Amino acid sequence: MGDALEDMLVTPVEMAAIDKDAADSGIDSFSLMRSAGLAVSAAALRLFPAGLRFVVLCGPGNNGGDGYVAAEALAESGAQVALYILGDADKLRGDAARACKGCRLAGLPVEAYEPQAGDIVVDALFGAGLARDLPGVAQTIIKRVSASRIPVLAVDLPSGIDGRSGEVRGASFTATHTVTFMAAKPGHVLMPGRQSCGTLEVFDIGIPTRLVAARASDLRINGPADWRHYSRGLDAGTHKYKRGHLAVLSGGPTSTGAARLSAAAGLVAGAGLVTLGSPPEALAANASHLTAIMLKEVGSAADLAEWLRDKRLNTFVLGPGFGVGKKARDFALMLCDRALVLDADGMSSFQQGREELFDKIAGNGGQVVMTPHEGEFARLFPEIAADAALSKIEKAQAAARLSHAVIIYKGPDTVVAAPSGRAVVNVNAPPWLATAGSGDVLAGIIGAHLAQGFPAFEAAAAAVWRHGEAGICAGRALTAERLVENIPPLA
Ligand SMILES: NC(=O)C1=CN([C@@H]2O[C@H](COP(=O)(O)OP(=O)(O)OC[C@H]3O[C@@H](n4cnc5c(N)ncnc54)[C@H](OP(=O)(O)O)[C@@H]3O)[C@@H](O)[C@H]2O)[C@H](O)CC1
Ligand SMILES: [K+]
Repeated sequence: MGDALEDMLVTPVEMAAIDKDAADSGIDSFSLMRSAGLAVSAAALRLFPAGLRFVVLCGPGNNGGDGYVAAEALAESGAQVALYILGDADKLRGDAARACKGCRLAGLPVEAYEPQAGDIVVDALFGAGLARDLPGVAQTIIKRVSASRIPVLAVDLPSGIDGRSGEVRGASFTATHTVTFMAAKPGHVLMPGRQSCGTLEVFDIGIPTRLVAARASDLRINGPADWRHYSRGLDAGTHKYKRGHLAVLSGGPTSTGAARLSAAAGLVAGAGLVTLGSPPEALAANASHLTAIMLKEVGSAADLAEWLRDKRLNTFVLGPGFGVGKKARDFALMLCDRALVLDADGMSSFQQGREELFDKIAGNGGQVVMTPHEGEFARLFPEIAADAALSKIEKAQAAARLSHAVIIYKGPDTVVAAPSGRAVVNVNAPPWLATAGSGDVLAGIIGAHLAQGFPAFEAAAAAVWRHGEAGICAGRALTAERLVENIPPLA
């Protein structure tokens, strides 16, 4: 993975350490605050040329400090500016106190602000240092501004959004635009924080990239840079067996469609061969719908054991429409030493007895990807799901550590996490992607990547991204079939 700042996610704790490293390396911390505040004033002038008055709301910490710099720069440019302060300006410390002294405007208490038509609010109340629920007075102002529908430009984060988790701490501004510094934070990409940010601008205030990269953990925004090197290794002319043989296991005669969707997606996404393993009673239903996808009778565990003698069968998808129960558990345990996508009913079958599955995954060193949405996650990892102290990223990481599998924790802010702690947050999925059969398509794309030799983490991350692109290409009136047709090329 590269060190590109645009894909990096840095937690507020890491950002504070980076700030300290920058100061220790001799960089003047006030110059960083000046750059931050000037970037905010430039964004305000650029984005709101018709604004009649900029109303800068400044809080008690360095986020407020950025606000004072921005207010002074806006006044210097000739704009109408009003300043409102939360708390006692005499109690400001360090750079924020210096920024306040350098601002020509006299501030009023924030509770005195009455929104007027033509105002643009610059929100510098709280940023990365928000440590608890907002004080009541801040919540009152936020509600007043939101009700007035006045545009908000947020400094670093919309006040009230927790930069670590994206959660709302009591109330939060909904910004038109957010200017953050050096790198995005998890709160900018996790819900509901993401939808409160408006457009996100990441501004380089001059901290050397190496200092940011040195503190940043293995957490990124999902994108081709994370897995492109594997897709580049694929040669379109490669023999079909070298592009892998994907096997998808079908449910009974009344629930065969889901597995066929996975199989179709697997073929479009690049698996060399795809075979649907079907119980005997569903063979006719499956046969009447398949052409390029092969069909094989696999009804019992003995049938599966026989099939597994073919070592070219390197990848399986188990779960879509398969049915919850002992058969799914038996099959999954037999498949843990191959590359396996355990989806839907495949996961739900382990609500009881998950330890045996997790031990088997750990013992076999197989490449297993599990794909829970919120409900499935709560069933399989109830203690992790219930831990209110964890962000969605931290929950996915904990589940991956516990299960030894790569976890795709699905949702509008899908997180992919590996047992090592490496994680990406996906941001390209359109809202209409949440449609019937969408998860079956995703499972097939992951399977195709595993069959082509991607490691499990890259297979999962690339699939989630491609699935999002397919959703964008297919457009709003989405069906799972149209999603399959719109899976874009990988490389
Ligand atoms: N490299 C950079 O990214 C730079 C960012 N800058 C800006 O600095 C802020 C972070 O500044 P910080 O002072 O750490 O944090 P905040 O300003 O967000 O808030 C801290 C103050 O707020 C108090 N606090 C926190 N939560 C609450 C709450 N719920 N209610 C009341 N008060 C709260 C906190 O008080 P404590 O008692 O907890 O200490 C602080 O007084 C970042 O967001 C950027 O905007 C720099 O300008 C340059 C480098
Ligand atoms: K803010």
